[in-house]
Amino acid sequence: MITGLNHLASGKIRDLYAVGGDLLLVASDRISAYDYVLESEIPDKGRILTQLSMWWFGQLADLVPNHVLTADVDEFPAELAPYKDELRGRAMLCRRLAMVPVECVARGYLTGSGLAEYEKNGTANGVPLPAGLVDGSRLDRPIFTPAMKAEVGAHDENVTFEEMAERTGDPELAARLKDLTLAVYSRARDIAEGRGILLADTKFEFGRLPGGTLVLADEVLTPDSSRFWPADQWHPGRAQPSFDKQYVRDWLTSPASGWDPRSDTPPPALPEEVVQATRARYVEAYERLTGVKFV
Ligand SMILES: N#Cc1c(N)ncnc1-c1cnn(CCN2CCOCC2)c1
Repeated sequence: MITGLNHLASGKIRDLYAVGGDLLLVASDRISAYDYVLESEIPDKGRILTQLSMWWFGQLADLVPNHVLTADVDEFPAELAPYKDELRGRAMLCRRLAMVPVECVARGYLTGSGLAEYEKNGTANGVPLPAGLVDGSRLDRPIFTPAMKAEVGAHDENVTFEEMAERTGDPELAARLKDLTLAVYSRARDIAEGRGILLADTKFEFGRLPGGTLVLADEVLTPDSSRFWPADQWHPGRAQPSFDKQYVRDWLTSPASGWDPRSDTPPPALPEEVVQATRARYVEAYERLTGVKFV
């Protein structure tokens, strides 16, 4: 948290501030695992994921406008000058939007909460799926599985498209969100797959400008808002290794940590080698996707 700025809200990893009539979205180096925010930070994680978001916004600009005014600290308002060094590379100055209260999730592969519903009902958010799918199955076509936003710390509520249309009270908006979410996900999935990363699923947030234009908000297509899987280790029928968090998960569930995920105790601090290996994975994801060296 940056004292001295007008703090509006915080998620597990990022903080939101009001700056004049705009917003400042700041990504920390925090990392979460097993629903805990770990006491260990990953150096540069906030900068890497912010720069990745900015790259994706550029890749998607022909499909959908976004909320970012600038991520260049030298273009930030003068009131932020005292925080330049702290903000450099990890902050986006954004237009303030009327946010749509829906987590717009696209899934290209079946896992997580989508798999759980499928194993019970053969559906995902009420949509029937083919029989015989397993954990990690690639879906013939990406599916839109919206969730109504929950309070910080609670899990979002998966809803059917029809429920979402009803609860937003705007069926046309619901249809537009579905189309945009699937188009953006499909573009990103194809780009990532060409670089050896499977984008299993992702969550978008949208908002509207005063004139009503629908705009892509928040961060996009980072390992925090998406499941990134290394393509060369994809084996449907088991849990897929996470591109970025597998070192953390493996250590936390190993005897070396002395921690039990089933306990109510928070995880211990990570060994330096796990911190550095995890940082390296974030750098690798950034460099493989963007083709740009992280500096
Ligand atoms: N982005 C954006 C945005 C915007 N451009 N205009 C108005 N509101 C928001 C907004 C408000 N909350 N959230 C959820 C993500 N936050 C991340 C940081 O932590 C808190 C939650 C997005």
